[in-house]
Amino acid sequence: MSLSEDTITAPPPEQRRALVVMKDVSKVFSSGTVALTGMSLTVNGGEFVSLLGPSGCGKSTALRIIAGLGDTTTGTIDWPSSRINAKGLPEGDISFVFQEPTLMPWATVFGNVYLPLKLRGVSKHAAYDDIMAALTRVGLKDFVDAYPRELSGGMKMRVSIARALVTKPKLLLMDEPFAALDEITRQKLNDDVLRLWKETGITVIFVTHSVFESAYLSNRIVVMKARPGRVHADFPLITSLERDAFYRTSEEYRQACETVSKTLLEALGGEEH
Ligand SMILES: Nc1ncnc2c1ncn2[C@@H]1O[C@H](COP(=O)(O)OP(=O)(O)OP(=O)(O)O)[C@@H](O)[C@H]1O
Repeated sequence: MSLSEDTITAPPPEQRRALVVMKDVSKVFSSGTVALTGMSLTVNGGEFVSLLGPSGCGKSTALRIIAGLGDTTTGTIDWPSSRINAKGLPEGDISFVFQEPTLMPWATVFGNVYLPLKLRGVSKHAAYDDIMAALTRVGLKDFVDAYPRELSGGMKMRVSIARALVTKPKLLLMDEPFAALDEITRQKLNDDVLRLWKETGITVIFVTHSVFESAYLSNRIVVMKARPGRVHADFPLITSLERDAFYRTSEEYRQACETVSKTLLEALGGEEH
């Protein structure tokens, strides 16, 4: 790995504004579980951040708080680049992709991608171009009239990504989106997400259990520790190679995986598995 060269598109300065600022956040559920403690994280425009850590270390809880879907118990969360609504939450520039594609089985691909715009009161006619653009980005423009039951697992996930992109968010939150897919499909979708990230300049926070996936995708890795959930390490991952099939077999990728893996093992230190 080189710290000087970076062929992964470095975000231009105007994009590097803070999108999310978590300060000393803790989250204690009513059950008494301390899901997060003292978590501080600033994510800047254009970053691709992976949140990596053992089961139960609070990755999903952190992502929900970042999305404005969950309260903090103490500490603060702020979205300095967003328009904030009366509830104190960012208005419309954050999208979420979950592990399950959660498509409406009775609606076509078009209808599923239309949903977020429909909920905002946009007519089908006015939404048409944006829906087709989102479907084109994920390679599904020829499947607009298909129903979810006619699609493979990878295609369903692409629809879910198109649905997240159709509102043109600044920040895309992905919670283990490809964990249920086979390895080849997962690699293809990893490449799709990287391409999207490069083409659109969108900022991504990606939750994963996989060292290999995080080392392939991210330009910054946040490793979390469990019981209670907190940040163990936060470091840039800069490579001199384009992240593609060649990178997957390169010495540089092997080194990146080793670095991430070592850090994860440290985070697991003392835990029984
Ligand atoms: N709604 C809830 N009520 C009570 N406890 C919860 C709730 N949601 C999560 N927890 C607990 O908080 C801790 C952190 O959970 P979280 O799902 O954020 O971890 P995670 O790192 O995303 O786990 P995984 O990798 O298994 O998805 C866990 O102990 C979990 O059981």
